[in-house]
Amino acid sequence: MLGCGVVGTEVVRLLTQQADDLAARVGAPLELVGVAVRNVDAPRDPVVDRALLTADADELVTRADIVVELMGGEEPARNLLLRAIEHGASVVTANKALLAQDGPTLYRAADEAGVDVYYEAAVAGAIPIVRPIRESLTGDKIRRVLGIVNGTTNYVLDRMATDGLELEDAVKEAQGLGYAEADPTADVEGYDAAAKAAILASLAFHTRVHLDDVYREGITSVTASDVAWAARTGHAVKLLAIAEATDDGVSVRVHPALVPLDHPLAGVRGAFNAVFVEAEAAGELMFYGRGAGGAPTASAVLGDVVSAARHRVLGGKSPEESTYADLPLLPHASALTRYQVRLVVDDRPGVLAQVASTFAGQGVSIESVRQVPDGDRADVGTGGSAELLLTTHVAPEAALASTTRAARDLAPVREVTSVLRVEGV
Ligand SMILES: NC(=O)C1=CN([C@@H]2O[C@H](COP(=O)(O)OP(=O)(O)OC[C@H]3O[C@@H](n4cnc5c(N)ncnc54)[C@H](O)[C@@H]3O)[C@@H](O)[C@H]2O)C=CC1
Ligand SMILES: N[C@@H](CC=O)C(=O)O
Ligand code: NA
Repeated sequence: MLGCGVVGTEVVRLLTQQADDLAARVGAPLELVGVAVRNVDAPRDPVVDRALLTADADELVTRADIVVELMGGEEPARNLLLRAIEHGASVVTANKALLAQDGPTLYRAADEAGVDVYYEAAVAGAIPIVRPIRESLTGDKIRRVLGIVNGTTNYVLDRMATDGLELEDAVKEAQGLGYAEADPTADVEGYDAAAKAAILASLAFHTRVHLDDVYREGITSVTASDVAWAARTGHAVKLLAIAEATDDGVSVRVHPALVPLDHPLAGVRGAFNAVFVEAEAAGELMFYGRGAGGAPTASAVLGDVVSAARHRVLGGKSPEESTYADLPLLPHASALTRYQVRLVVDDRPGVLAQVASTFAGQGVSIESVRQVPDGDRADVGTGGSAELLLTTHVAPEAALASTTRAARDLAPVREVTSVLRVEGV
């Protein structure tokens, strides 16, 4: 095993506690031959036998049948996994950052060496989603994947909505609970969700999707007022990972969005994750569970270890990377979505018509407009201003973005308070 932090410690615990059951399931005992750590003398959970610790990861990967990487980060994880594969080991990793950057190098090396690469823990922690897409749904055609795949940001948004917490305070709590990445910016800015979206899209659409192909916005621009407003208009704010295949190609994006409260994703609370899959024959499927935390993630890691170990005993191999469809990747500007826009405007005749004609001028159709008499801003409703809440019909991102810019430039528009996409309608 490489790395022994939040997840690694729980993997060791489960390997030890469930040794007999695991041996029965594999058909041979699983023996932990070593754990590579940065500092063998650092104080750690007594579950890890001191004699197994080594600082020499390069050497350790040459003497195992299965190498489990739980260090995170691109290097040295990448080189250690390649070295393990070269020495004939199967590999199990939870490292979505590495897979979204350079997964294909690992997959190719593993195919050449005839060994397994498993990574169930890399997407949505404990939730079985990689195996279902890679194996169970491989006879179907997936059209869309819509997911809450980052536990930290879901926890943060939930704490903001239910307890009025500030973003920074909620992030600290998520770190303390073992949900956040080593650098929580990866969670908050959407990089972690984007990596998972790239992995899901690659699997779902049999097309190679790199982290750089994913449009990404994090949750730092979401305000307490956005969250409160969402609730008033019957929505929850969620950081969504969306991967869609249309006739033109594949669109993959991560951004905060308003989700109607009657959509199953709106009810996903705390650090829980959920992935909603729409497939041609199967219809709608939802995978729900703990997407972060030591023990839940260790459950997914152990499932992969058992699969790889069974192959050692009985023969067989994990599925190879499937990229035969090679669909074009669409620019974000062409993605279709709806916006909910809040504006503070001069409260006088003709202003609403002016705003509406700006939207019409950009080809964006307005679904509803509400004037908000009880806005939460002390200045609104006084001094001749009013707050408007506009919801658009579906339009391409490019048109929605240019409409919002044009509205901002209108003389009677004092402020565009918030622009949020609406998904899951
Ligand atoms: N914590 C979570 O909820 C989840 C984590 N993951 C992934 O699992 C992996 C591990 O995550 P955590 O356990 O949370 O991180 P962590 O930061 O708690 O543990 C990583 C451990 O690896 C060690 N390490 C890092 N570089 C090393 C090196 N060069 N040599 C030896 N040891 C090294 C660190 O000292 C640390 O103890 C990451 O890839 C993460 O993205 C995936 C799903 C959920
Ligand atoms: N930091 C991640 C951990 C799991 O991948 C998250 O918050 O979901
Ligand atoms: Na998973």
